[in-house]
Amino acid sequence: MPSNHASSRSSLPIKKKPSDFIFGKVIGEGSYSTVILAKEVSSKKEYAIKVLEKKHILQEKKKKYVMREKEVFSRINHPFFVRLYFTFQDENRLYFGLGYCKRGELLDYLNKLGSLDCAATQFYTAEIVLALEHLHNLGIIHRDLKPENILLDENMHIQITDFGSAKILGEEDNGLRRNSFVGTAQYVSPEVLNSKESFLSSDLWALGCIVFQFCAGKVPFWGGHEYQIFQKIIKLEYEFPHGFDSTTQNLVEQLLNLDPRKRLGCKEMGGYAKLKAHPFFEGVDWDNLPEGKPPELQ
Ligand SMILES: NC(=O)c1nn(CC2CCNCC2)c2c1CCc1cnc(N=C3C=CCC=C3)nc1-2
Repeated sequence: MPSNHASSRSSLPIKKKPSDFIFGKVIGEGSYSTVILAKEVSSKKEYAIKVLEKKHILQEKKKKYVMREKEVFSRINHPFFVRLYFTFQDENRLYFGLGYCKRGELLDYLNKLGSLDCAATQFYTAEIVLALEHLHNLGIIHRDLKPENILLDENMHIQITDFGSAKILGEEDNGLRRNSFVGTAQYVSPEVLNSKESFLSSDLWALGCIVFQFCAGKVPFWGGHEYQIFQKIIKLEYEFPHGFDSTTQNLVEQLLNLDPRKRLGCKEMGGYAKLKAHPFFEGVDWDNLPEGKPPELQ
C-alpha cells in the first residue's frame, strides 16, 4: 500500500526536467541516442546527458539494451567509470544524466602523439585493469572496450563509458538475438566471431589489442574490410613492430590467446592477481591509482 506520508515522499530526490538544463553542443551520437553537453541551471554543474527517443527505441527494438545499460550503471561504483547521476523522461524522450569527461577520448591523445610512451602505457593499462577487475567482479562484460570508449576526466584519469553492448552474466538474453554481433571489429575476440559467445575474458582480448595499440600506434588486427580483420583475428595473424618492448610483448601475447580460458587475468589463469603481478606492471601502486598523478602525455 503506497504510503501517503509526506516524509516518505520527501525522501525521494525531486525528478529533474529538461528545462532545468541549458543544453549545449552534441558530443556523441549513437544509433539510438544523442549525448549532449548540458549545464544544470541551479548548480552550474556540467553533465553529459544521453537523450534517447522513445519512439525510435521501440521501433528499433532497443528497449532491452537501454534497460540493461541503466542496470549496469546502477551496479557500478568505481572511479574509473562514467557515473549515472540521474534519469528523467518527458513525453517523447528518456534522459540519462552522466558525468561529463571534459578531456574527451584517450584515443584523441593517442592519435595526436602517434603512440604512448612506456610510463603512460603502463599507467593507463593499469587503470583499465582495475576497471575491468571491478566490472568482472560484478559479472558484467563490457563487450565493446576500445580507446574511443575510454574517456578522461579533468585530472586525466580514465572514465570508461558506453554500456550499450554490455552483458550481465546469469541474465537470460531474454529475446535478444543471441547471434547479434557485438563489438567493434578491431577489438572483437575470436570466440565472439566463432560462436557468438562472450566471456569476461573477451574484454581481456580487447585489452590486449589496446595495449598493442598504445605502444605501436596501430591496432594488431587490421584490414580494408571487416571480413579481412575477422580472418586475421581467428588465425591470430598479427606481428609486433621491430623494437616493441619485450615485456609488453609478453603481456600482449598472454592476453591475445585464442582460448578465452587461457588469457592472463581470467579465472582459469589465476584471475586478476596474476595479471597485476605481470612484470609489465612492476612499480604500479595499485591501491593509489585513482589518487595518483597521471604521467604527462607527451
Ligand atoms: N554513448 C555514451 O554513453 C557516451 N558517448 N559519449 C561521447 C562519445 C564520443 C565518441 N567516443 C565515445 C564517447 C559520452 C558518453 C557517456 C558520457 C560522456 C561523458 N563525457 C564525454 N565527453 C567527451 C568530451 C569531448 C569529446 C567526446 C566526449 N562523452 C561522453
